[in-house]
Amino acid sequence: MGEFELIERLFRIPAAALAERRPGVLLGIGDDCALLDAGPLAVSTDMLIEGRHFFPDVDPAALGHKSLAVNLSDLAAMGAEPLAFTLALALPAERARDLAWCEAFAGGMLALAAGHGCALVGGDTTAGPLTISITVFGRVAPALAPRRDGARIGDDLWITGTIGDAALALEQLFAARGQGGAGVTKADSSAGGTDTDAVGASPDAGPAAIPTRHRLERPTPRCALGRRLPGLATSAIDISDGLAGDLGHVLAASGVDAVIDLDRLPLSPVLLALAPDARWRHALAGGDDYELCFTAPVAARDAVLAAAAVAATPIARAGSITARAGDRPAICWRRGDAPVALALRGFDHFA
Ligand SMILES: Nc1ncnc2c1ncn2[C@@H]1O[C@H](COP(=O)(O)OP(=O)(O)O)[C@@H](O)[C@H]1O
Ligand SMILES: Cc1ncc(C[n+]2csc(CCOP(=O)(O)OP(=O)(O)O)c2C)c(N)n1
Ligand SMILES: [Mg+2]
Repeated sequence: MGEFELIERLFRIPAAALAERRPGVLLGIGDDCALLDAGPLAVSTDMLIEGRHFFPDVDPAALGHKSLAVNLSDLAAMGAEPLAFTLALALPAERARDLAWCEAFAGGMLALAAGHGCALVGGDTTAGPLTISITVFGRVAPALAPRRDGARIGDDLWITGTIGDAALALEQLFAARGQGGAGVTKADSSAGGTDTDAVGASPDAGPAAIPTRHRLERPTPRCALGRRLPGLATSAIDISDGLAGDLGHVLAASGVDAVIDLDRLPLSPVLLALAPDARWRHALAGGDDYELCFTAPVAARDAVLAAAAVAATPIARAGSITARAGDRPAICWRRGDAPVALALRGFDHFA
């Protein structure tokens, strides 16, 4: 199949129905540009590279899903409702010849797109090392969008879903493949950090036995709650690099610090069964969570809980915003009233 037949079969035909009925999309795939008519837009790009963001043998439908999910997660963190996206795809020639792989990839992506009313309206396809770059467009009232610089002293700090599951799965996948996960879950923990995992799959049980694998490969973008955050949250960010790093961006932009009670972090039973060092390392410095971390005034507590209930999104109140103590943003980790010394860094591609 040639380039144009591939685009037609994988993307234009399956995406046409949604693009045609999506208000705000005037023209989708097929011309030099798509045409949108949608007022103020939230725009974000995220790219996934083989070997860096996913294993070469990952399930193609899951890969299609995740590529869009990580982008929808940014819209959710900005309080935006998904509208449309473009897809820039570099595909090795042998993958392009594997029609079953291509159709599963496109199918996984377009199924998530349909579920969120986010129309594929254009892109670019070239031969090259497997690379997926997506730009999403969403609608939001700019004055109410929860930005990174809006956290205020005294605000509650909320986290959706559970964190750390994806990092645990990644470590176990590396182990099952006989590869070290060095550099994957970056931690410089004064509490340790060299421990092995107490539960979950043993390295020889194989990848199929990894209990939190779906959390790594098929993250749930928190769009249902995200679009309810304008007017409610004072700041928000999605957790892609680990809570310690991503919350740090909010604290830096807002000029504040935070205190977090480790025992109030939303953790799955698999994480809770780990030894504390491994638990905190995965939950706080692992990444790939694609959960939301947002702040809101104490007076909005009931409204936040109501919004989460309507959105059917689990949330936990794990801490609060405090005044900036030093010259750099700091997170004070506690268990109840006892401070816990953790030195954790978020994921950094070049560190
Ligand atoms: N190559 C680039 N050119 C311009 N802006 C960029 C580039 N890479 C990242 N950014 C911007 O830097 C900010 C932080 O990026 P990033 O950490 O990737 O955010 P996120 O975790 O939300 O994807 C964002 O505003 C993003 O748009
Ligand atoms: C094969 C493989 N190795 C490592 C990881 C871990 N990993 C790669 S990128 C990343 C952080 C998120 O990606 P990034 O490109 O920083 O996204 P952004 O913060 O821009 O949304 C993590 C945790 C992975 N998911 N798969
Ligand atoms: Mg990014």
